[in-house]
Amino acid sequence: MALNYTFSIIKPDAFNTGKAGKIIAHLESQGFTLKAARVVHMSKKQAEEFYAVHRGRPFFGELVDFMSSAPCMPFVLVKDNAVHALRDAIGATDPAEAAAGTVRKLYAESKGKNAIHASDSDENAVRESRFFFAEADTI
Ligand SMILES: Nc1ncnc2c1ncn2[C@@H]1O[C@H](COP(=O)(O)OP(=O)(O)OP(=O)(O)O)[C@@H](O)[C@H]1O
Repeated sequence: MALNYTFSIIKPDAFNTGKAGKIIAHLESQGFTLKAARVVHMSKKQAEEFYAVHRGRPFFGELVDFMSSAPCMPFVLVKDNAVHALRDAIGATDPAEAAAGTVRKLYAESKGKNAIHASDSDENAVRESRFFFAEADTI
């Protein structure tokens, strides 16, 4: 059975322009429930570790610099089939290609500064939640 929670981050571009509340409200209106949340200014080392899967890709340095440039907001959301539901709700990586009504279409600036991260599998949702939260915060 699919995991009933997933992990997300409101990225620095959206957090620092006051969009966190709007994004959370948007997701709550689609049936997601907030389970855990914090505000974190990641070090470069933490961002490299979090995004280790992308090491070696051409945008890795830019991504790590951006994610460690200012505070962001990691959070855990609950919903049936949560990982799939949130990937649908955030839209394509590039906001220019994101469907109408998705978080990235509404709030993202560019492919790099794209407002939100969402885990792409149940396995990664567990790993990424544990990166920022204790197990007890997610059950
Ligand atoms: N060409 C690019 N230029 C700049 N940044 C990029 C580029 N491609 C990807 N990124 C950044 O790296 C992140 C991870 O890339 P990935 O291809 O996994 O996209 P995603 O699965 O839509 O995003 P995320 O993993 O953050 O939810 C993207 O969200 C984006 O911020």
